Amino acid sequence: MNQSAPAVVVFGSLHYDIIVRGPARPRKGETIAGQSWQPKCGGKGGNQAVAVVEAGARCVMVGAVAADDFGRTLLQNLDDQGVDRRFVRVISGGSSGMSVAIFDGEGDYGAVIVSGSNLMLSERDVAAAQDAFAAAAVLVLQNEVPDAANVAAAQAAKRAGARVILNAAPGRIPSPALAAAVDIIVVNAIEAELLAGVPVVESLQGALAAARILSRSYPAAIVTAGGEGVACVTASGEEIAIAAIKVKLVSTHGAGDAFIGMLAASLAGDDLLAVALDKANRAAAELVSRPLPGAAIAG
Ligand SMILES: OC[C@H]1O[C@H](O)[C@H](O)[C@@H]1O
Repeated sequence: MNQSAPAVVVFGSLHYDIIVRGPARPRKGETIAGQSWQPKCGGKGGNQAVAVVEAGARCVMVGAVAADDFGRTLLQNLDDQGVDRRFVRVISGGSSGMSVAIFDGEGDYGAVIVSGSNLMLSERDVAAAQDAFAAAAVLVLQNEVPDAANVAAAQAAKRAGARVILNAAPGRIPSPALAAAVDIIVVNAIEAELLAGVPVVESLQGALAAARILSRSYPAAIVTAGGEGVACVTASGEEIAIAAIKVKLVSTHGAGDAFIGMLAASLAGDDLLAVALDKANRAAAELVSRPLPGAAIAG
């Protein structure tokens, strides 16, 4: 890979994921027997960084892990996947971020994250990664780190002339300073409801309606609608709706991250937004049709 090519910088979360598969997600007060569990390196930031590299672009990750076993595994994984992790800070004390996802029998899941060292990311990490921001074509942010850290990263990227993508996941309304620095906001239907302030139906039309509302506040708004597709509306009035590619669903875990990684890589390569969206839609379809990396441990 051309090391002098403009890079995608992913600023954000790294989690050690535990994936549990059961016949269904437990209801309140219910205990059910699962079929398997599986450890995996993740965090929306980590997944997006790997997806950028898989899409063929150069990626620099800026994040934080603790000096613990999870942290060491997360760093090793970034190395193995070809992500430049010189600017991932190792914090002595505390714990690395982690997440537990519980799958139902259909390939869908619900998850809880415990952020740990991700919450230590700050302006200081942005300053330390100045060289990465200066060479960035695209910056990718998520909501698994403090908003103030995202503001510092977004402003540094803007100064360097980079485009800023905010994946507002988990749902959190961006501060005015962050919103002002975002070029493209990407949300799913649940997050769109929070940001748009209206109910959002998970359909292509529902996504389009939500994207229209969000485009009043952002230069471009992308709303993903799970297995239905994706809609994008720009502040200048361009509207793009792409139906999802129908595939056999294996696992939705990280589908949004695969979408964003490809979107960022494509835009960094100077593709038009419509082209980048089409590629991202295909990357998400490919991701949901394959098993998660690593081995599952049967119960
Ligand atoms: O989008 C999936 C990711 O969300 C959570 O951050 C998990 O860590 C997981 O890897």
